[in-house]
Amino acid sequence: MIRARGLTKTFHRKKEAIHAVDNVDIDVVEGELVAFLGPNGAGKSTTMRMLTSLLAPTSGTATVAGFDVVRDPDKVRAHIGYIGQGNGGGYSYKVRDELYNQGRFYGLPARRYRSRAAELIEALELGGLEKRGIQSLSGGQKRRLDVALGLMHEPPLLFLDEPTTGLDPHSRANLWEHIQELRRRTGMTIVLTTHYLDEADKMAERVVVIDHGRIVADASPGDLEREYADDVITARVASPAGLDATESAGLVRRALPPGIGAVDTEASGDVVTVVIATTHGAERLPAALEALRLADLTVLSASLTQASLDDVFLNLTGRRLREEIAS
Ligand SMILES: Nc1ncnc2c1ncn2[C@@H]1O[C@H](COP(=O)(O)OP(=O)(O)OP(=O)(O)O)[C@@H](O)[C@H]1O
Repeated sequence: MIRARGLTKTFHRKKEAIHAVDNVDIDVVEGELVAFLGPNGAGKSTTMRMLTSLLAPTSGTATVAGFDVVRDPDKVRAHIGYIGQGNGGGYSYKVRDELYNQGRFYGLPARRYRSRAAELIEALELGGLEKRGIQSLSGGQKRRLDVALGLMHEPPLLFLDEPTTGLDPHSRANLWEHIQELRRRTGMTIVLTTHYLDEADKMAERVVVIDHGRIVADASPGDLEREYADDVITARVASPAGLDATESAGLVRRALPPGIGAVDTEASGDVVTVVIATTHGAERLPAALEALRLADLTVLSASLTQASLDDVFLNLTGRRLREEIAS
């Protein structure tokens, strides 16, 4: 569905060159759901805009749905749906009219665009809103209409640029249910950008981590977490022998069975942390707690922090994605 090689975009603002996308290679096969994850300004939208033929690459090549984005932009556009960051609907139009307009725009005959609009109104739960002006819809309803507009011509490949940004958690979950359902029914390929870590983690089969215009990792969320992040067991303990932190950590380290995969054990005050180089921390938790007991420490409370894509991003870039987004 997508094959990009050396895709590069450099913007020039005043005398400054902005390397928005820098030598990116991407392959997406039919039926995949791929998320581009990265902080603001990482180059996600620019990559997507080149793949959708909206922006000419400075260098490099890309074929999308079998067509070259530079030589055959019309064919690319006929085979993709693109839902950009802003709401696409004309604000003064009514919901159904806007869907019809989109159908006309793609050259569908009247009978086809009417039935397609009816299908999408049902699939995206827009029933009852057909005659409403777009400006009166809620954020979640507008976003569902955007998805419907992007799907009017039944494209096999859908691009979604931050589909859920600005939506409340309920509307986000609702939109995702609809996208997943459409995907189950049609086998559509989906490429999306997001900076919601939980969304990429739960929804995407593949996460392409982008930073400073470059791909820094490309794998399933589980594989990324296994390779680039650790689970951490944290326990608050009481030590009857009144041992100091260094001694406690040493005793725990010696008591941990080798198979537990602990890469670091530290104690500070009454807290012991055991870093496990795996995403199987939950299964290793009982053995870790047993090691604390053997070290003559009484466990008062214990918790497990599982590896996340935020840890993956930290280990790959030295920065936390959450903080990048907040700033
Ligand atoms: N038309 C433009 N002219 C100049 N610079 C641009 C233009 N479009 C994007 N940029 C710059 O290119 C870089 C990448 O921007 P891009 O929008 O692709 O990032 P992003 O990862 O999609 O960010 P966000 O999550 O905020 O949408 C940024 O530094 C941005 O300021």
